[in-house]
Amino acid sequence: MHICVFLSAADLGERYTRPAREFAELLGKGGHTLVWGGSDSGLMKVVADGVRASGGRLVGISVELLREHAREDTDELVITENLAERKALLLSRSEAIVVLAGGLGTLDEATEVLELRKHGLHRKPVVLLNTEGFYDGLILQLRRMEDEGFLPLPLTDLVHIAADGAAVFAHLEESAASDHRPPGTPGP
Ligand SMILES: CC(C)=CCNc1ncnc2c1ncn2[C@@H]1O[C@H](COP(=O)(O)O)[C@@H](O)[C@H]1O
Repeated sequence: MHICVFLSAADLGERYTRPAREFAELLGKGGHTLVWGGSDSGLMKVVADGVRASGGRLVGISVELLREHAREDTDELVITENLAERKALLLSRSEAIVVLAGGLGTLDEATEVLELRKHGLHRKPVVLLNTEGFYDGLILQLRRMEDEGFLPLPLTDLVHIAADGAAVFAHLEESAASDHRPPGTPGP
């Protein structure tokens, strides 16, 4: 599976790098392909290193203004003209999206894929990996939106929240299985 990962470009401590490494190892060992921003910095590098070391493939979708920071050992590197084109390509080249701990860039990417999903413009699973409760505040806000009528569909139809890497892959496998079931077949 091609899995798009949004995550921090910053250098972070062990509490964030350890779960990111665990996630990367599961991705690589599962024979998946990492589709990500293509840079060799912060958590983006931690995950790309981990995927590479455990046998996964790397597809980097970078952008002209960050060309000099692009990783050199990717299996495929695409350089887009601008950030909007990059976001569109990150989504179109992937079958699932996973959001790890990140800052404004990650939040921008995550809200865009959720907004597109809300409008039915894609049906790819979106998983929020809530490492160390990092997204507790965002989840609280999303639940308030749901409870007070701001969302046109249940929050669970929009995003799946996972506590660790194993829970991310369990959800992705379940989603892939239900996608292949003929219409009308009861779910697991
Ligand atoms: C100076 C330097 C090493 C720049 C590298 N910087 C970046 N390289 C590639 N993608 C990025 C970069 N900064 C933000 N992004 C995009 O935004 C997210 C990270 O932003 P943030 O750190 O969460 O806010 C990533 O998922 C990535 O797709």
